[in-house]
Amino acid sequence: MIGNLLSIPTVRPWEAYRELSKKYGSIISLRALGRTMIVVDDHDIAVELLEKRSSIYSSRLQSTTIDLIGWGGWDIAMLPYGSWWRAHRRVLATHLHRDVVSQYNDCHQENAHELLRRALSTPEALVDHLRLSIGSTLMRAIYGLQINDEYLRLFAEAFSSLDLILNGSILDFLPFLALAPTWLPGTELLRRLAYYRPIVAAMRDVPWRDAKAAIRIGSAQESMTSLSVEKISHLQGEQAAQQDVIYRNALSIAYGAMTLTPEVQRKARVELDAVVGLTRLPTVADRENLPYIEAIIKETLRWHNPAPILIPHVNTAHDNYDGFFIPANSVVVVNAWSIMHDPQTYPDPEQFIPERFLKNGKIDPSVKDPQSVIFGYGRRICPGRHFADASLFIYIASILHTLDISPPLNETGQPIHIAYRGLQMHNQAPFGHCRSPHP
Ligand code: HEM
Repeated sequence: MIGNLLSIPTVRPWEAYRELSKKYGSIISLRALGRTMIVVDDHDIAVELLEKRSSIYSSRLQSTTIDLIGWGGWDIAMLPYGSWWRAHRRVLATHLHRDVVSQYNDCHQENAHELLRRALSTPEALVDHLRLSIGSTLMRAIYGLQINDEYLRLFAEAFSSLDLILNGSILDFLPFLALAPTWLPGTELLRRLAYYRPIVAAMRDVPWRDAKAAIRIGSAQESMTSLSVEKISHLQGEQAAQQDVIYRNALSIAYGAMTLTPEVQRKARVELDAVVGLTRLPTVADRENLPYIEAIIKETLRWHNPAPILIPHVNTAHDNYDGFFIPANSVVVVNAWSIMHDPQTYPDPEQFIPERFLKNGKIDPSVKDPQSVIFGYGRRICPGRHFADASLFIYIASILHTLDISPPLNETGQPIHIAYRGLQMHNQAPFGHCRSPHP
């Protein structure tokens, strides 16, 4: 009954899956408690299954934990494939389409500049400043609202609850336990899920409600919400109510979190000083003349990709691949971390080397672009990828153009050596000193 359960790793699973893949092949299956998990460690196989056969590989795992914690039934990333998911996806496709995301460039820029000011005054809180600036951009673009502590707390707490889902829960194997009263000894997990439920609901409802109130009194800035509310105003009764729910759900999930690890490079500064100069800050228009910055973005996403194991897909029909039978309802996970650290494609994969993406001073198209892997595949590919890409550019370029980031100093004023320990489950970017190299 327990099958391969003991081989299914819970700590840094991407490394353990890679060991299994090295031993057994680029596509392997594990079976536990009646469920099959397929682990894919190869970009071409991921494309073959999740893109070319996307009509059957586009669903998601349904789980008791997800339902108990309050993410089930409305969070687009977890909805099963079907018309309800499609309705949510359409909303995001409209607002996050490649051609429309450029309208948020000013917003990215303003918040990146604010970040520089904060980083100079309190460099030790760089990671908090990054969260605040990115949160501020998303809050403004999505809801037309100013970020505040309450929204930051709601989103941070709600998203931290995802750890309980990602780390797997015994409830998914023994769902009848969910019926146990929470005062019983040993039901700590149930209590934690119950704690998060109202927070997750508030994260979804409160900014949407506040944004609609601001629109009603005419004090709202244009945002994805104001455009959505305008559309809903042309609908009637049941249809209007349903669309209101879909827009509310989809937009709250669009407030995703992004991770970036600022790596300051002297060469980046040289390029930025040459192209942008010392009298202004970089803008999106400079991007095509900054191949080194482009390479840093690719290397950052490759080296420290935010989703080392992509969100699992579930196939809705039996399938065969290369002589292997893949039963319906298998959980298909792509080990993006392993693909991004394959020494054949990226020699010295643990090293941060932007130059690997460059040839004769230009981006080398023959090197696999991390963006074709880390945002996922097929019909469930990340709808926020163009938005994320634009903000990564402006943050990375602005930081590298203006700040020197160096290790913190010890009591005797010597730099503390920071060792890279590989990708962690709960990773925190190392930070130290920020100072402006330009007066
Ligand atoms: C560097 C930043 C980001 C990375 C690396 C990333 C990565 C991913 C990945 C791997 C998936 C799963 C794809 C699949 O199932 O094949 C995903 C889904 C998703 N992402 Fe992102 N994402 C990022 C930023 C964003 C942003 C900024 C937004 C919104 C503005 C967003 C919204 C979503 C949504 C809604 C889904 C679920 C799509 C669905 O299930 O249909 N993401 N993302």
